Amino acid sequence: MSEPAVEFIGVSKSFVGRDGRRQVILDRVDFSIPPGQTTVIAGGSGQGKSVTLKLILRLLDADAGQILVGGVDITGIRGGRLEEVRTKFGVLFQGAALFDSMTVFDNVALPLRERTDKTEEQIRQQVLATLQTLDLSGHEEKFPAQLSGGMQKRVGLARALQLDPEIMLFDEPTTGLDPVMTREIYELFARTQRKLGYTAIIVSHDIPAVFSLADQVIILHDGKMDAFASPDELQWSTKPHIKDFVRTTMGELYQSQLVE
Ligand SMILES: Nc1ncnc2c1ncn2[C@@H]1O[C@H](COP(=O)(O)OP(=O)(O)OP(=O)(O)O)[C@@H](O)[C@H]1O
Repeated sequence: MSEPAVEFIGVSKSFVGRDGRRQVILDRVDFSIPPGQTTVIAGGSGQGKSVTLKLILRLLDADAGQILVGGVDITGIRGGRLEEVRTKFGVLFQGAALFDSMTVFDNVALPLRERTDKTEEQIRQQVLATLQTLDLSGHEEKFPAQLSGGMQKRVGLARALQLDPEIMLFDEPTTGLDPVMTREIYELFARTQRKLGYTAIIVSHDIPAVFSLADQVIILHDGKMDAFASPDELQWSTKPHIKDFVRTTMGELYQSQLVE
């Protein structure tokens, strides 16, 4: 079996609040994210989903445990070795974080101009190919303000893909979009993931839209994680918090399957 893209072994993380009390966010959590698939991390507000992504990127340090990225324990590494591991990642967080004064083309080309020795012609070809994959051909010369919210997210993904990441991290990538647009964006993200083959890790509240593309689901609750091989498997859990989760968030998913 191929090596997990990301693995948590006994990972704990807590914060000390303003009142001086320690708040445990993750309590000896273990999970494994298979490569080349889409894993969705879900759970209620404040359960540590974004903290988990930040630990994977080492924007936060774990208090205990090991975090392996492609088999490398990243918990103790610094400097050049950390930078090297970070090159494996692409990120798309809530706002697409585009530069308003730059065209779509220049926004997407930015990582290539800053981080590679590619010629302008090579950059042009690569950027145009990615824009085509993300249904953005013909919009190269527009500015972000001239685009819909969904198009802005797609430009954000196009830029995040330029350095050929092995692992894409998404944190609420459809914030601000209506349900129809959200579903469309996730379908496009799924097609892009299948085409390029990266590992996708998505934190989202947009259930069931995001579950329709998940190979695996991780639910965070009270510092613990439950991993499920598929969204369907969730239905059969006997844990009360999972049953509640399914009842309150997933009805539409199963209803739509029944209709199909
Ligand atoms: N740097 C920090 N310092 C102190 N507390 C933090 C820090 N980062 C996160 N927290 C706390 O950790 C908890 C989990 O935060 P996190 O952002 O991971 O939640 P989440 O599951 O992503 O929630 P939401 O769905 O609401 O975004 C929250 O109570 C938050 O206040």
